[in-house]
Amino acid sequence: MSARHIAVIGAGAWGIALACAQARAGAQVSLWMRRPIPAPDFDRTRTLPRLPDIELPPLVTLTNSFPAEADLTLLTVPLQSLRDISARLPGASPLIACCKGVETATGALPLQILAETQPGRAAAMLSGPNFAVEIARDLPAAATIAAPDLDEARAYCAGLATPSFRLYASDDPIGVQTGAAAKNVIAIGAGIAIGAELGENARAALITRGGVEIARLAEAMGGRAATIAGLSGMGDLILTCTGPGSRNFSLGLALGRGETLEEILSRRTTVAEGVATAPALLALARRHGVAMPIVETVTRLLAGSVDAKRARALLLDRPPTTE
Ligand SMILES: NC(=O)C1=CN([C@@H]2O[C@H](COP(=O)(O)OP(=O)(O)OC[C@H]3O[C@@H](n4cnc5c(N)ncnc54)[C@H](O)[C@@H]3O)[C@@H](O)[C@H]2O)C=CC1
Ligand SMILES: O=C(CO)COP(=O)(O)O
Repeated sequence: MSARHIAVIGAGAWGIALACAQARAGAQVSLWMRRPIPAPDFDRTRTLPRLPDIELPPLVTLTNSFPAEADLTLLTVPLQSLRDISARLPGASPLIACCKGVETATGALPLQILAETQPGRAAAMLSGPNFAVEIARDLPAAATIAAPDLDEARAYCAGLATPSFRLYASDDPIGVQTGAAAKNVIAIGAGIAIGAELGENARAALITRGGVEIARLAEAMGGRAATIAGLSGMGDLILTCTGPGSRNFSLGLALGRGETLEEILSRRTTVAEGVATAPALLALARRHGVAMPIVETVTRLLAGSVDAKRARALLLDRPPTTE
């Protein structure tokens, strides 16, 4: 499959980055933004506020109307607005969810939201260790595209891979979506540990045991533990828990240093998906009878019902178990 017209829905950091990557690879890109198009500034600079140092290639066109004709449509809006946006999308092109999280109102993962809002329309999930700014700068990276059918996933990979962006096909959408959503919650925990000066050993333990929790949930929901060892699980956990550029990690870092969530959120304009996802993920885990002690502790920290000192005790005082 050779997709030549790509619609990208959402002109945040991730939408800009994917639009740049596709346009550089020769695709005609329609980048939808909900805010008014910032002409004439944009015509002069070809830059957008979310990635102000990135010049968009000539093949990227901005639009305030949802593109009806495209070979593929990439959804790069925050997860909590995916339902609203998806329900309004025209056309029949396959939808590729690129947002990471669990819907707070329903506990739904991205592809469930797409199935409910666009019944019968083909859909897949793209996720991996991908900081937007690096993809926008054409640095090398890899990610996974998961669809219910492996050949379908392979076709999307062929349509979206670029010389710098290597894509792996998977037929485990549950595993890929679970890893994508949960890594942000664990990253907040890792940030808290570093902010509270609990040390690098604590961070490594959180990454590893966080991966175990995520794998348990993925399996309980019909996914595969092996997927959580891959790019959209452990790969993204490592990136997000160690990269200072992560918004989820840096939010945790500020919490661990003693700031309140309200203070941190009041000076941010970008989305840290783990904040909304944490309680929804915990509810999902409980519904499936899966213990996620790290996710539970992060959720309590975000709710302000425990502090970092108590959180440390909650995790360390648990009964001994096997690995
Ligand atoms: N930034 C990154 O490095 C990566 C982000 N992602 C995922 O992509 C998704 C979007 O993240 P970013 O682009 O980084 O966020 P961002 O905070 O840079 O931008 C979000 C965009 O969505 C728009 N938006 C906000 N609320 C909306 C609503 N109710 N309806 C329609 N549009 C709305 C904003 O105007 C903005 O253009 C998230 O799920 C994130 O986890 C995935 C991989 C990398
Ligand atoms: O998903 C991401 C990297 O893969 C981006 O992480 P943050 O949302 O924490 O910045």
